[in-house]
Amino acid sequence: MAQKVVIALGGNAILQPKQQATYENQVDNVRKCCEVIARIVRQGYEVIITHGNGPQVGNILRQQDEAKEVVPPFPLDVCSAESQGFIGYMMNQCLKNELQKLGLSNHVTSMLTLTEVSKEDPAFLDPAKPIGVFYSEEEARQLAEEKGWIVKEDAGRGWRRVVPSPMPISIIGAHFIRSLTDQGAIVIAAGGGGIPVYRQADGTLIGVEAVIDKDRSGYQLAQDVDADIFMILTDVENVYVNYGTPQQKSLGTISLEEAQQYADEGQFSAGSMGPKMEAAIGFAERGGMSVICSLDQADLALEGKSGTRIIRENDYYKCASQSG
Ligand SMILES: Nc1ncnc2c1ncn2[C@@H]1O[C@H](COP(=O)(O)OP(=O)(O)O)[C@@H](O)[C@H]1O
Ligand SMILES: NC(=O)OP(=O)(O)O
Repeated sequence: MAQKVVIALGGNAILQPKQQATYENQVDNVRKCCEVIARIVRQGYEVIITHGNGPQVGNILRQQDEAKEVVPPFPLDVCSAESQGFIGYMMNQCLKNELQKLGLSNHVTSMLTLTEVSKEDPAFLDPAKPIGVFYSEEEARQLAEEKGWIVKEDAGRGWRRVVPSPMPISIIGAHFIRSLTDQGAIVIAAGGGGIPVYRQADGTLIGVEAVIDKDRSGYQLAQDVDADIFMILTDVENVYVNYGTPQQKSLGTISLEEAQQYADEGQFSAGSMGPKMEAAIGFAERGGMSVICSLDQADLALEGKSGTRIIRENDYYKCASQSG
């Protein structure tokens, strides 16, 4: 039976920090992502795709702010929906084209997805999710003063605006994603973590201003669709310990225990590698395999030739003994 893989793509893979945020640049990056994903489909995996939206939702919010004198601005959850729509469109089109080049005709569908969060989540009091472009510390502090933003340093790469990022409780409609996959479709879902909504006592859903971390929602999605592999594609080849220091060491296949030990030591930055490792460890704990690797090496990582793979101890020894 085909293995089911949930692939989570970083928003930075769609728009790299130093690139201009044109549509052309983003669609070109998405096309490159889809080339790799099409190769994974050709390997025989059932594929579900989710993606980030940090750079994109930040830019949409900024567009709203700059044009507020002429067009009333929309709230952040609506900006999140816009980013999910436009990234989902780019991916859908590019993936169909890349599959066709390989002679594959799987149906591709982008599902506008809502993700339930709790209104009481403490993350609303401590904004931590970086969005939009990078600034120098001076520019960021000035924007914070002028616009009332909260800004933070982002993993040594510069300063960014931060917004609340509550934990996902459930991906609404996940069972439909699963059944579409069972019918052979490739589903793009819960982009940007999904549009954050909370449920009122009477069951109605209300949008809330936040951006959900796509690694956390990707983990939730991977569980909900009963995936075998949860794969996080980003802009580094591996997860490292002592990252950015002369002692930096890349991690290949590691056991759950080793991964947890490094996380406990604080090796992975909040807002970047931290949530990825938290999600990867969570998925491996439930018996699946988690992979964190660079976008262009995703197909190699599935073969165990690249990236960081986290597996449960029993599976780890089985793997080690098989490889001699
Ligand atoms: N221990 C680590 N190992 C590897 N990368 C790390 C580590 N800690 C922080 N990072 C940073 O995490 C970044 C990836 O996270 P992020 O920018 O949130 O990615 P994405 O947008 O692809 O989800 C890398 O570019 C790297 O700078
Ligand atoms: N929503 C989200 O996690 O986006 P990034 O992957 O771009 O940070």
